[in-house]
Amino acid sequence: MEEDKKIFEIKKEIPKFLKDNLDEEQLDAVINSNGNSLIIAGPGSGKTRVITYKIAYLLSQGVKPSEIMLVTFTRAAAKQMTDRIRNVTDQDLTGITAGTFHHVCNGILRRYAKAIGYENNFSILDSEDSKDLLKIIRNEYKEGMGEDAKKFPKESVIQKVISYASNTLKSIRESILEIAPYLIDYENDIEHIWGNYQEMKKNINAMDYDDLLVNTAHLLSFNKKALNDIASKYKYVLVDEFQDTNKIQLEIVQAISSYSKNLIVVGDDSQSIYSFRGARYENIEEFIKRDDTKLFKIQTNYRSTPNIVSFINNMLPNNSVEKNLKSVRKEYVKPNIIETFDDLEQSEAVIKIIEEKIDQDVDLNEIAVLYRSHALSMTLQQKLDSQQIPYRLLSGKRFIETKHIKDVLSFLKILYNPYDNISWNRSLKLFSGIGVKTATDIYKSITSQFKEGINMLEAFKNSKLKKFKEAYEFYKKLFEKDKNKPDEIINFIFNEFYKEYSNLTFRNSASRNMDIERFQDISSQYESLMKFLEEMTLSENITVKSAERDQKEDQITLTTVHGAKGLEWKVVILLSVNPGDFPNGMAIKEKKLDEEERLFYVAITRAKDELYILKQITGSTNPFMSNSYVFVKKEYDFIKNIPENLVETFKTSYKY
Ligand SMILES: Nc1ncnc2c1ncn2[C@@H]1O[C@H](COP(=O)(O)OP(=O)(O)OP(=O)(O)O)[C@@H](O)[C@H]1O
Repeated sequence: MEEDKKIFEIKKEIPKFLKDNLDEEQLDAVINSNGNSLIIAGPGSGKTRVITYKIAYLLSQGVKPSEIMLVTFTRAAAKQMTDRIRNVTDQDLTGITAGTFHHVCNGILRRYAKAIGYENNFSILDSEDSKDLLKIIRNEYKEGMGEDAKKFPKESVIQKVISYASNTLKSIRESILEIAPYLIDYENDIEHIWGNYQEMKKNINAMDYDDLLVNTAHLLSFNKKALNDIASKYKYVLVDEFQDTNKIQLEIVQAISSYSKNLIVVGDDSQSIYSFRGARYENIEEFIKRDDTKLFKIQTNYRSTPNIVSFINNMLPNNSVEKNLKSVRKEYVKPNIIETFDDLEQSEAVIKIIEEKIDQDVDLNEIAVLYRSHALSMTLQQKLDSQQIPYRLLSGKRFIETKHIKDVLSFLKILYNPYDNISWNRSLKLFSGIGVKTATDIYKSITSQFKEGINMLEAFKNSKLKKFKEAYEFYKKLFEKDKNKPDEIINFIFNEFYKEYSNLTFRNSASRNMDIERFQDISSQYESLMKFLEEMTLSENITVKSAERDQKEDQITLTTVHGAKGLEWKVVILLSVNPGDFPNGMAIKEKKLDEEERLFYVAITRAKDELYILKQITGSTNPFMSNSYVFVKKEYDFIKNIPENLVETFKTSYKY
């Protein structure tokens, strides 16, 4: 009763644009969230809408765009939300801070880099660059170890451990114990390598992705002026997808909202799926437990049919905040469970479903196949190829991680930060006759001269670079280019050198060359090299698609469940829900089922109209995990726990 009255009272004074567009729970969250507020948004309940209208409401109350910070999980989400706010309010949003944690932190560090021992033009190492740097350090470190060196952990594993430590603020020891206990004998070595890696990054004036977060948190904790400037600027800090934030991200937003005390976070605890990256499920739990937190729930599901919503309500993961979703749609069909004999039969069944949907005129873009790990989709991919059903893989390599784009980027990066040794090495090695050793010599000789104040041309002349005529002439001209015209620089790199290199090196050079031309096009929208490089290093693949992939428009989507986060399709087909496959074998072995349940929840909540869940009689392909046989109990089988009345169950032998 109390609650009803409260909502009614609010309604009387609320602007029409809110009343017209929000349901009661959404409205309550938009109007009454302030101070520490947590908005638990069930799947498909309009999280985006609530954030959009919350900001529109703040603006209507006189809050300026520059006083608002919105942190989202992807760059695309930030753009989508700001576009919608602009539509709703018709207001100029200049000055608003909206982006991912990495963007926001990058913005802060560009202003205060000096305070933490960096120059403002620091470069950002993407995860491949950071791995390359770790490789150099690791190889130097293990020199002279003799036989032991062979068993030394690879740079990619070292990278995982130190990244986990950075994001969780845990020690190397704790991190090893949590994610790679078999490395415990290397604790001291990894600690050393970490130290060297930190030092090296400072020397070359570069930060990796984790540094953007760690250095920001560090800056805000010790530099009173920076904290004062930043925290006094923002009246409201809003965080989307709060369930997937980690400890350091929480510290950052707490610091930034420490003056205004308005920290509004939105998320769904049941969809927290990134613990392997350090995301902390406990961030939500702890937020709820605070005395001053206001809790809101939005529970009307606008996405799925009532049949699917009943199923979703029944599959709420363990330890979730209580929720009861209501559907606003008409009854349709129940979710289907399809039992096939093996993987091959599963693929045949999936093809049949897809063909049936094509006959019913369902758009291919409205069909998605989801799975726990990529390997589970291999047989299906072959079948789709043979049936010529077009598909796209969501979680492929990012455009900017492809070799040709990285090559071109390496030239741009040294132009921006001449101390970036990873990019020097990469670009120099593209010229014939230059190998790792020569590239390292050239880098060392050139940069040591820079440090003494010798100018670029002299430094080039006094180094081994002079011996390689083509390279020497090329770099000389490159360094004369106008840094405010990234497109002209790319044009120069491509036409003077890379086109020929590409034609001689790649079988599919035509499509790669098209990528580079497109890359040049994109760069023409940026007024400086700095802005362009930042955007390229910090964006996800969504904004820039590769030419090859763009050609096919109408395709079904294949993706891991992680890649499906936040997306929706009319028809969702979930593969291999067998204990060992999904839930994943390691999770069963370590009895960490909670996150698997949340992943399953994410998967089933992507479906709008139809949901197909497949399992095989032959079960998981591999019951042996790390040399032990894993006894699969009923409680590990998601399907065995589904109430019969909520689904239709078929066996391929008589259905298909
Ligand atoms: N009040 C409303 N009235 C009508 N439609 C709504 C309302 N609120 C949200 N929707 C619609 O519901 C759909 C789902 O919303 P949205 O994509 O924001 O979900 P979400 O909460 O982000 O879901 P998830 O967390 O599962 O990805 C959208 O198509 C949105 O337009």
